Amino acid sequence: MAGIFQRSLRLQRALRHLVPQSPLSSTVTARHSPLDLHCPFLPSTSWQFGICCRKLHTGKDGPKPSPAAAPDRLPFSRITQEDLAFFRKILPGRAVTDPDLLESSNVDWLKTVKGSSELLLRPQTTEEVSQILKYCNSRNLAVNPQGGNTGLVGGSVPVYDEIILSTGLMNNILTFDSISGILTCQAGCVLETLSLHLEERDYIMPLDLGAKGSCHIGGNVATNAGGLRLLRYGSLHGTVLGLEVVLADGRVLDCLATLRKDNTGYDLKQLFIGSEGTLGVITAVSILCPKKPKSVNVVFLGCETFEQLLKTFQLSRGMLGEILSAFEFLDSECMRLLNTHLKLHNPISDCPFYVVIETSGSDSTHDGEKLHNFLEEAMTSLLVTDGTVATEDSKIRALWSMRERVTEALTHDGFTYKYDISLPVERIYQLVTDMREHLGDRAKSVVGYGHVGDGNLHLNVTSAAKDPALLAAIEPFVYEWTAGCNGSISAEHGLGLKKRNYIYYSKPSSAVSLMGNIKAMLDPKGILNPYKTLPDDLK
Ligand SMILES: O=C(O)CC[C@@H](O)C(=O)O
Ligand SMILES: [Zn+2]
Repeated sequence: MAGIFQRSLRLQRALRHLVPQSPLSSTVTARHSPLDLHCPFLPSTSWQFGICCRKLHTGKDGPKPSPAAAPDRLPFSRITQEDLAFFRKILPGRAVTDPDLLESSNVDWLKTVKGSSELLLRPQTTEEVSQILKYCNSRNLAVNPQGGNTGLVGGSVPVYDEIILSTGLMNNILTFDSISGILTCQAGCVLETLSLHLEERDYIMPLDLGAKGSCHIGGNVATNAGGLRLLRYGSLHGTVLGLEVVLADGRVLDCLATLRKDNTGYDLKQLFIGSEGTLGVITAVSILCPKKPKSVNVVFLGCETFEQLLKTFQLSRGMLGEILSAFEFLDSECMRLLNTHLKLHNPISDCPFYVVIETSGSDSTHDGEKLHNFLEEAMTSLLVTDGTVATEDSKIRALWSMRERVTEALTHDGFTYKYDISLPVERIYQLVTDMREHLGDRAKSVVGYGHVGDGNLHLNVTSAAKDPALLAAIEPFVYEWTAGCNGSISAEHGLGLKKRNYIYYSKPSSAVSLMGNIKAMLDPKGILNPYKTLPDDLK
């Protein structure tokens, strides 16, 4: 208790100096990984039942999901010299065949999936994308649309020799309406570039994520990326107002509306948000952006138990209300990895759990008072045991990096098995505890972090090297556990190549088969991002 008191003195001191007045800052975190290449596909696992203490699930009501394994190559055409001549003609200097240049586009950011594409196409306009797809469709050539290649489920790279269609040169900001805050841009704009553009105009992007320095807005939309601000600004299904999409046969679907309201029939753009490049190639996006907050504060708190952390969340919702813009957590294992691998130091004393809370408002005095009252209440109710407050840019950035760089720290810890789970918020850490107990000393680390405000847990398990026995112990345990709570096996990263066959844990077979019908209607030859999102039994 004395320790708690001493530690909370730091927080009390911080509260006295709470001078809320700091512009929102952004951190450049270009992703890079030193890991060696690993075999693209996870090995077959045997089914292990009976360890989970909850009701066993083998998928909602569909077939028993098959373990993640290499899909068979589908009978697409191989690229011929004539094909190359066509692409070189329509994209002078932008049809890349040099293997050295293709290397980084063939491998995913985690370096766990590696394709063998021999052609990278770099269109600049929607018309060029349309010509490419029309041709590929007629020739039965498979295409892998690619944005910033920061995905975590193997969705953004070819599995075999699919042609890579990069949106990297489609990076023009088209319009920005400073009255309504609606931005329209090409799909290849880097998220951080858009954020900086908007900040100069007193607005911000409604989404923010660790990969902002390299991810593309088109990829964000195609994967329905969630990120750190979803709690406040909602998902892309709400903020994206319009999309321009090129369909598999080259037809351009112009749904690039900039209207807040439009009830003229089906809202077709929603189909492409989260479709992971399997239904069409997104070429332009219009998105509703919030006003830049005038006052931003970030606090970093320590909690002794996850229950106290949840109560802190509840308290923050009540006391901070509309100014709460993020409520994120990491556990002490994450802190250990941040310290060991990235030499980032814990800004407070050691605790089992850490919370990053951000407030964004329009009045620094009002926000400061609210935050002060909230923190005082959290301390006197003994919900938090230590903490620090940041009001200046550099400290705000430093505190955020404790949360944003966990993924990077994990890449230095060995081979990482990654899970991105949606659960009722009160259950999210139980899965980490149960996984630790279940795996015993078989794993190197089992860490939990994520978006408490969205009920989204990032559960990561590391081992010194790729370990099929460990994988067999993790899966299907993790999926059964999740299905037992009616959770989702992919909260925000998508299904890509790695999770596609586990879809039945989170969707009934009727829904999966309807997805198959939609795919067949929009891409009858299945040329767009084959091997991704849809389970193998639909192919
Ligand atoms: O690496 C992960 O598992 C999570 C990445 C990202 O979604 C995050 O929230 O930091
Ligand atoms: Zn996340």
